[in-house]
Amino acid sequence: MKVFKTIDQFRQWRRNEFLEARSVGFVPTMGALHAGHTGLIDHAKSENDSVVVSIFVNPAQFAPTEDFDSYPRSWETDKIKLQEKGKVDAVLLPLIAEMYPSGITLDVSQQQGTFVHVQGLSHQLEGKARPHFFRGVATVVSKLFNIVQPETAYFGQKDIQQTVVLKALVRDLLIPTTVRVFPTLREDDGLALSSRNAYLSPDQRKHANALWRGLSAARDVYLSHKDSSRDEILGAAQKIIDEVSQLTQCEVELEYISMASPETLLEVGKAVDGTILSGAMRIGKKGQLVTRIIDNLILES
Ligand SMILES: Nc1ncnc2c1ncn2[C@@H]1O[C@H](COP(=O)(O)OP(=O)(O)OP(=O)(O)O)[C@@H](O)[C@H]1O
Ligand SMILES: CC(C)(CO)[C@@H](O)C(=O)[O-]
Ligand code: BAL
Repeated sequence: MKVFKTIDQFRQWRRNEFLEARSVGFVPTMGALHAGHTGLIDHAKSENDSVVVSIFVNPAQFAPTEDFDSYPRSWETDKIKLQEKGKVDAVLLPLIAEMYPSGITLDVSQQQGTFVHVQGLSHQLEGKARPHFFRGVATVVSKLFNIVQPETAYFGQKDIQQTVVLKALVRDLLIPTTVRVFPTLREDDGLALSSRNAYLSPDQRKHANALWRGLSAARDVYLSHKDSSRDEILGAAQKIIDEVSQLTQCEVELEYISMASPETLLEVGKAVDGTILSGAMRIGKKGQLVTRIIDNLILES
């Protein structure tokens, strides 16, 4: 497993892969690796000759009020996990200064240089809660795709809006990379694996699956009566999260719950197969560490 800290050295390796006609599958990450990430690596290895993983905590997708400084960084353990996995050919660990030659600040109004904005898909859902977020993701993924030039890139359904934004990005910018999306890996109680789960206290962890339980209850309403109203479907999710928030001292708060079109990510009045149910939940006392949990499912009968 080769580890590259400069773009130039990575590009020399990549050139050789082109010369030898070896296909490259790419798994972009922010590190603090878990089975969700290594599952994507398995898919990449089964579909390509070589696998590249990037680890880069991207400042442009964090607001000044968010957790850029405290985001878990664990390269030594990540390296061991990747080596033990034995399926990764190259790891890219780029420096912020190389990724953002014009410099980068978290304050969007002070930023200089070139940014990529996927209009129409970035303002709703997660984009409403994090208005800077998809601009930061689209920008860094464009840069990473320019560096890695993968045939195929692998993403998790857990960040479903990100996958819709990135599919539009490669289509609109004519980037010759296929975006592949794989299901969310979960803990036994349904909580989606996520690097930020490390922030949860043992008590918070006990209640952290409330969003998933809520989404699952909403799906059950749809499956039992296909013509259920939007209020009936989303009300079932809301009810579970309200119950949990009343029974715990941890402060659990639903941020949003959505029933949206998979193409436009805009809210719909009527659910059909393919409709996305998604939500975000905050857990933690105000003024202390508050963890956002996001999750989703796609309705299917
Ligand atoms: N539970 C999961 N199942 C499948 N894929 C996942 C899961 N969690 C993350 N991924 C995917 O791994 C890739 C890298 O994600 P990232 O490094 O941000 O990890 P994360 O666990 O989502 O972190 P965070 O806690 O910041 O949301 C993304 O494509 C993401 O969707
Ligand atoms: C795609 C990504 C690596 C871009 O920083 C990040 O948003 C993530 O880990 O999902
Ligand atoms: N997986 C999403 C990365 C983020 O929340 O910044």
